Amino acid sequence: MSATPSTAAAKAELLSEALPFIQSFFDKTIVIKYGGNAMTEERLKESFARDVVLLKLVGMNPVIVHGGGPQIGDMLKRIGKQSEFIQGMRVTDAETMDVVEMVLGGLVNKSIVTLINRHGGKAVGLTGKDGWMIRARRMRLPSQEKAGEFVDIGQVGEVAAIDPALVALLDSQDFIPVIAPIGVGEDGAAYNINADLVAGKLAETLRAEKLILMTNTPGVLDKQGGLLSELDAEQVRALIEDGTISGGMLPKVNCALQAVRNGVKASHIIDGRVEHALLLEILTSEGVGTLIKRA
Ligand SMILES: Nc1ncnc2c1ncn2[C@@H]1O[C@H](COP(=O)(O)OP(=O)(O)O)[C@@H](O)[C@H]1O
Ligand SMILES: CC(=O)N[C@@H](CCC(=O)OP(=O)(O)O)C(=O)O
Repeated sequence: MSATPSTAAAKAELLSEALPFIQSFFDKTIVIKYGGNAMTEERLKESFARDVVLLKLVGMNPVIVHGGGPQIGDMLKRIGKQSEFIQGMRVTDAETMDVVEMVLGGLVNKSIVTLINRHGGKAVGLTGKDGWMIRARRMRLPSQEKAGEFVDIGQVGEVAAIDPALVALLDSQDFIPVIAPIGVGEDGAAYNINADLVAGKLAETLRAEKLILMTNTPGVLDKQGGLLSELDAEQVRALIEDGTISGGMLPKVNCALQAVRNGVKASHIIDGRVEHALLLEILTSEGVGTLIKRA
């Protein structure tokens, strides 16, 4: 069915509104963290893939870091294994690490690659092991019960260093990098790294224009469930202290803050359950979700 003249004009107007955003983000890197909780519905996955392909075609360099926490949880359940989270991090023994590597580096990574490619993009799936891209060291998680002590959470890593060469090479050849958050230790061992941490560090290393964390809430919410559309470091600290920000939101706000402190222009936590959330954030003045500011 063809559009009536008035709806066609409205569509043209909308497309034209995107021009200044396309101009200002042309040739800029945008690191997008696609959370496991945001990749549940088929319709939303399709809209995500279309958005990424469109951003690439209009001259931006989207770099995808994906999660897959719920998908790892499902697989662990299928093999009858319990999983525990401490301060938003999955306790990872050797068997869990194998499952993490299979699910993130295999199933989840390849399904995102296929989705983007089906919409006309050229996605390449990687883990941090490829080309020694993400060097990891064992995370030392400070105990919240006993000051000065650390909790052992197994093969969980934090980012020691990222080599941007592989991503730069792919960008330059019009490929879209899709990265699973698995790091490699000096001895070649795999480390399970929270995807938010990888996305934040990657955005810093690539001097990205934007870090966008897509999740399953409208953004950071206050105690009453209202959306907080802008937060600075001081406000984030207070919300963590009074328990408003907890669990999976902790690594998100922390890495978003660190990214803007270390040169990324803006960090956003947005709702991946909204269709075309990426286009709304990047190509319109409608800013969705929570903007994390440096000060
Ligand atoms: N203040 C808060 N605002 C919004 N979500 C919060 C807050 N504190 C904790 N959360 C939790 O953080 C979750 C998002 O983190 P997570 O489940 O790890 O998502 P993802 O898979 O996208 O990384 C939300 O679904 C919510 O349960
Ligand atoms: C150490 C740690 O917790 N790693 C995460 C890695 C996946 C992830 O971060 O997935 P989401 O972004 O979907 O939460 C995990 O095992 O679930």
